[in-house]
Amino acid sequence: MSVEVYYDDDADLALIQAKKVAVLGYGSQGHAHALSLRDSGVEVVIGLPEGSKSRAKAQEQGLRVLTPADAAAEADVIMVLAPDTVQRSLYADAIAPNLTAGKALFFGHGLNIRYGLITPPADVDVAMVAPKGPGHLVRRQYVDGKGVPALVAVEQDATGNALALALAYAKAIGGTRAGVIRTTFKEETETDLFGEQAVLCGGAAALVQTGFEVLTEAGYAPEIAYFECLHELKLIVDLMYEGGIARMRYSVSDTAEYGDYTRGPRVVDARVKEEMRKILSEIQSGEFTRELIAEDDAGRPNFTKMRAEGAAHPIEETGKKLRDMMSWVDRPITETA
Ligand SMILES: NC(=O)C1=CN([C@@H]2O[C@H](COP(=O)(O)OP(=O)(O)OC[C@H]3O[C@@H](n4cnc5c(N)ncnc54)[C@H](OP(=O)(O)O)[C@@H]3O)[C@@H](O)[C@H]2O)C=CC1
Ligand SMILES: CC[C@](O)(C(C)=O)C(=O)O
Ligand SMILES: [Mg+2]
Ligand SMILES: [Mg+2]
Repeated sequence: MSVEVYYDDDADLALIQAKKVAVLGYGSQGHAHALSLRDSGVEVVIGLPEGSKSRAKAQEQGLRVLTPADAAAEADVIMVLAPDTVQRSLYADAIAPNLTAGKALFFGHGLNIRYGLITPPADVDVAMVAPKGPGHLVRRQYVDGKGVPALVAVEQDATGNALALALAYAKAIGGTRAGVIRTTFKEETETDLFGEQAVLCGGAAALVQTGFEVLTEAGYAPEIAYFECLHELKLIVDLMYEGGIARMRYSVSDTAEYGDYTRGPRVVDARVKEEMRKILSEIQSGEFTRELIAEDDAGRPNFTKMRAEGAAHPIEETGKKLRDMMSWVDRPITETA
């Protein structure tokens, strides 16, 4: 099955420039969308609770900040970029009372719609513009004249203009420079959760930490284990990113390539693939989302513990020391104005 990919010429920026956009949340995605929308000539207002620590950042960058309810009331397009676990209450308290007919409700990820945590009224557009990359890089690439690919989806098309508006929004944040694919809230949500759990975040972090542990437990220097299992991974993935797995295999030695074919499938074996299928089925059934919401409702006891354990892993201390000697590597994450 082939998909249609939209580029700059397929999107009309004027459609989003004619609207006032409220960006609710000013974190990784929120700051990137808001600043790039503004730089693309769109009127933007930020919605943040009174006590939010993000308020000062948004104001320093010259953005107007209101409460989420006031921002939603003013806006034609309301983009929800608060944490997924917060969106239900944000919707009930601040958005729903201000979501009048003909407005557009946008998301950067489909979780709350896909699992029925939010049910908007039928007379508004409901769409998604989901960049396929971390927000800080979405902004960095936009500023550099590049773009991060994005997905768009339309859940409700009350005005008949929802797709065109979503594409215009995607253009304003640089998405159509790289390519935008139309999907559904279901497909975006399930593939995004699977990707971050099994491959991009969960899978990659576990692979790196386990490789580091095997080498250091066998008595090798942690610094060498760090370079081998984490630092060099970026350089190897850069080659995959630029030219596919084939280009990486072209650039590495024949010895590495032979080891890749013969040993790689022993690490990621049939058991791992079966576990990946199980992870996917927990996503599809809603089990993962129920667990996530229950954990958040309970005050995140396990999340907090796991975050602290991850930060205390020996690879972090070794890495910090080594990165301090490479000024070009330790590039701080900033909200690029
Ligand atoms: N991180 C990423 O790169 C990606 C994220 N997404 C999606 O984007 C959305 C936002 O995620 P992300 O950018 O990571 O979130 P972050 O955790 O980075 O930022 C959340 C922001 O929302 C604010 N916030 C918290 N509560 C409220 C509230 N009640 N009303 C308004 N704002 C609030 C926070 O303010 P405070 O400073 O007070 O905490 C913060 O500014 C999610 O749906 C996520 O799945 C999609 C693609 C990639
Ligand atoms: C890979 C994690 C992600 O899905 C993303 C940056 O795209 C997220 O939810 O942050
Ligand atoms: Mg993602
Ligand atoms: Mg995600």
